[in-house]
Amino acid sequence: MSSPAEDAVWRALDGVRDPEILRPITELGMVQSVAVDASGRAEVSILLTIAGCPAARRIEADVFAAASAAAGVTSAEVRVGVMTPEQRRAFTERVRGARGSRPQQFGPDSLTRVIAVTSGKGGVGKSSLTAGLAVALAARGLSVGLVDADVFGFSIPGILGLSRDGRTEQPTRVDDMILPPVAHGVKVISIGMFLGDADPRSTAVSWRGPMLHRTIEQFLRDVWFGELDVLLLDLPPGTGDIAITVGQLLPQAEVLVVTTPQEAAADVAVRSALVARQTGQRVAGVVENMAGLAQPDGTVIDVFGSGGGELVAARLSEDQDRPVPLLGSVPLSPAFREAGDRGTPAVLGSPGDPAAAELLRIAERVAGLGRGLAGRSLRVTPR
Ligand SMILES: Nc1ncnc2c1ncn2[C@@H]1O[C@H](COP(=O)(O)OP(=O)(O)OP(=O)(O)O)[C@@H](O)[C@H]1O
Repeated sequence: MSSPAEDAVWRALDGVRDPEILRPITELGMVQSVAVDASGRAEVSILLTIAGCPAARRIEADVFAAASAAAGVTSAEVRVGVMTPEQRRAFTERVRGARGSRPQQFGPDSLTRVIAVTSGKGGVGKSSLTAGLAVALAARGLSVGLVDADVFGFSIPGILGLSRDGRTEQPTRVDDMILPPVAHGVKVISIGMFLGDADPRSTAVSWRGPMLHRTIEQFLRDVWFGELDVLLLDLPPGTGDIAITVGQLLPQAEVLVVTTPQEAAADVAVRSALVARQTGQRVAGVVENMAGLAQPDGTVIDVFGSGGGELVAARLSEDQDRPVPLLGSVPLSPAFREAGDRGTPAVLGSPGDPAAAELLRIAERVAGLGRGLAGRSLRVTPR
């Protein structure tokens, strides 16, 4: 029989979520025991999946805070242990659902919207916009995952604060399950997280097509994202192997094309979208980035010209039943860049910045663009 104080501690622990799985640790079988003695001294034993798991300190601190604040508790101590292989197996089953086998994540029947972000050229701000969009959608209450498939320029961990001083946060591995780190509410996986101790700033990754294909396939199969509303993919620029891989593995993906206002960049942006279309994906919209830079006197300098976004949207709408919309035009903004460099996207840290504000509007439009549900089974739970 547990005492009222012990019941209060268990209830408090229901509020502690595993920072990677985003579910209560009590539900995941991570609390081994709770004892509160007559003087109100609580002792909580928790079990981690592996020794030295990156989330350990956070879980320990959250458990300590929750137990200390429970009614009837005067002091608290947290003991940390590691799961046995059997406990770990039970844990992975609980996380994946008791289906025994690995679920097919993001298959054609999945309700997750898959949005692949592509661009013709490099350096147009594709990764910055993808990261900002992911964070903005998560801030709207959606469950969001982000796959950084830009093998040549994996910049997502840096933009989301998961990479500092040449060290990138590593995913936790629990047997054959890879748990992605969570940044600003977004579950993130990046090729940059699999370089071991190598400093991603000075590590060149040279990949051949089949290896790229296998890596993306593994990301989609072994990385546990849970039930997502939206999965975003940051593709490398151009019309390469990964775009084709994504077309094969995720034919239901929608594509967003990022381009600059420069008309000369339009051809290559259109080509990257046409490759996606050839592999069965739908081009959902165009986003223009690096548009006019506002000056202190109110005038605007069009550093990269103007009209590129409109042009790409118009070209991609030719011969289509549904026109491809220009979803927005994000201005050049030094504060936007600085926020990305610091690891906190401007949509969170400075939402009033003109570039961040436009990206928040774009996120709202993207959230409203959801694909139709006709012909798919709905995960509806009756109340
Ligand atoms: N609207 C903007 N205003 C100011 N700077 C921006 C803006 N958008 C992106 N940048 C900056 O431009 C640089 C390139 O952006 P980013 O890495 O996102 O481009 P990319 O298209 O993903 O490049 P690549 O595909 O080559 O990796 C970054 O330093 C980023 O902070």
